[in-house]
Amino acid sequence: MKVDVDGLSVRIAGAHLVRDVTLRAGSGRLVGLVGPNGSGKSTLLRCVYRALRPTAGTVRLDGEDLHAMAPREGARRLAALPQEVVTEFGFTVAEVVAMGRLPHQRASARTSAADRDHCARALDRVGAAHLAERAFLSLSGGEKQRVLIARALAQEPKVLVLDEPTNHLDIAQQLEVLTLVRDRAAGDVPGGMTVLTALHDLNLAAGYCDELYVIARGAIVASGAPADVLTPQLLADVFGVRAHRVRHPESGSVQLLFDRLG
Ligand SMILES: Nc1ncnc2c1ncn2[C@@H]1O[C@H](COP(=O)(O)OP(=O)(O)OP(=O)(O)O)[C@@H](O)[C@H]1O
Repeated sequence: MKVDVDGLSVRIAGAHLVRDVTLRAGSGRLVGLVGPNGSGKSTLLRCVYRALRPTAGTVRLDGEDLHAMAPREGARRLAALPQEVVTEFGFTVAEVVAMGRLPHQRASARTSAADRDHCARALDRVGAAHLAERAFLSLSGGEKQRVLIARALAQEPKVLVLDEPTNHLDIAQQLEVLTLVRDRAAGDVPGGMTVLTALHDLNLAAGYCDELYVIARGAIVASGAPADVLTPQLLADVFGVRAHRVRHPESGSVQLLFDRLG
């Protein structure tokens, strides 16, 4: 499913947090959003997963205006992992993941065996099957993050929006989660899944994303293949660091070594 963001702007209390953003994520692509702290990544993503209504502009999924869709209809197509989730008080892990099935159930329906199967597989995919009966709030930060990814996968979305999915994860889990997301985008589920993700780690962004959008002070300042976008000049201008580019000896992807500027 294709995601088209056009002319999207957000103004809150006179501050222009997102400025006229246009962004395309083709079907089955893994698209990264990178930018310094406070540059507008979360605000932009919140508009895409409908936690925030933009002041101007549209978000379309295969041409259909997402903000005009009924909530349940939107939730069947798009799942999100926000940066902060605080509402799962008092639920077990299995119950939190089962929430991902709600958009697929009729209002009066109970969780079916097929739903439970989806949830079990999603938990298994993130290596968290053993946590199913634990209280969500008793989990470590990394365990919580994996469970919330499982909930998003259980939703069987065509579009997945992730805000810093590697937060709280150790390095092995970071690679695991991004590999899982990339495999899904590449189509190990029927029709594939389009992924839009904010990432702070530029080396993960370079290694995993098909395309990158760079945001600074609310506006997109560069986009394209990671190797074309992550130039020393851009990294100095936008992130204020001196960057040396090297090639990963196995994958050939661009990787960066950083120093302070000046
Ligand atoms: N509701 C709000 N009212 C006023 N300012 C806001 C509001 N929400 C966000 N901002 C401001 O908008 C700017 C962009 O915030 P946003 O969270 O989108 O940045 P970000 O790129 O995701 O940052 P980080 O990398 O630190 O998570 C920040 O300066 C933030 O303080």
